[in-house]
Amino acid sequence: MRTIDWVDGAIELVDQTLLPDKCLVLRIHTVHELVDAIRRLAVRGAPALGVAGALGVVLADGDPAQIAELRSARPTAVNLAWGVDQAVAHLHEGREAVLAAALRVRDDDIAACRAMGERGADLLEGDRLRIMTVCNSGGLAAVERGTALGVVQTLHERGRLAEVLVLETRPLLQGARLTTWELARMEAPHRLIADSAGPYLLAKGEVDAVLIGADRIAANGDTANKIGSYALALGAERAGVPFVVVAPESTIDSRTPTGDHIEIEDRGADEIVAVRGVRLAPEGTRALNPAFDVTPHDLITAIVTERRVIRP
Ligand SMILES: CSC[C@H]1O[C@H](OP(=O)(O)O)[C@H](O)[C@@H]1O
Repeated sequence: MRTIDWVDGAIELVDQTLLPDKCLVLRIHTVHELVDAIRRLAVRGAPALGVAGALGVVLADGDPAQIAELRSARPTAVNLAWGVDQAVAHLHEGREAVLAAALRVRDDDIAACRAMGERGADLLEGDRLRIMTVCNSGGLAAVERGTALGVVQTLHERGRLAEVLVLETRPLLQGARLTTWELARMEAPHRLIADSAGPYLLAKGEVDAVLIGADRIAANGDTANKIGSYALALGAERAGVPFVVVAPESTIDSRTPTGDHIEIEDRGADEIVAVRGVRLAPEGTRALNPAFDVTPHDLITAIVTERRVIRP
């Protein structure tokens, strides 16, 4: 199953807001529809956003305003802007050249995720590994297989996976809804945990490695990823557990010097005070909702890409 693709002249993507209850494929014909899908996380995850950005330029038909709106639909994952730029670079050659460039972004992502899975599995030592992860970094965050969860899938295929401990990942529950759905489909053993249980289980010696994706990696190795990643990095460091970031080269942003320079998306109070429209907090409760945090490079054991292992 591909999370996002170009089919018969339109973008097709799985509407992830409906998972795990319903697997519905949307056909996207305009930039407006695509921007809406990105902003409500129907399509999400840095590599998938890169492919969405590139394919979206085909729908824009060269309109600079639409391209600008697409490029800035979500600020933290560098891949969105990077994907748009990969396609925009061919605008002067005409629509077919733009589409060919966008399809290369798609195909390169498929190859990169498979390569990251192999490289990450080769890096980790041990035959019955207990892996902890936050958010969703599987095929739903890419075109196929994914990044950190792609390593988990390769470990499972090699018979080296004991279990995955999945943080539910408040507030949008990408772990509880998406990662569990993907792990069940690959028949990988897993248990769901509350976000705040992560550091405790690390301290208890229940985890052999933490694997996470990334939305933007600064030039010095500081890494932005889903909120909750930093807490896991602190817990992993104290517990002496490897903390490994898995991301394609396109997520490394050499123009952003450090994590302090990464824009962290603020997704507003509604996602915090309610879940799927059911209010949790008293009416009028104010909230803070940073969608990502930044893990300093000195808390990261290694960054695995499709081409290399980087030790910050
Ligand atoms: C494989 S990168 C996926 C990355 O994106 C997620 O954020 P969101 O669900 O808001 O797009 C999260 O940070 C994942 O690690």
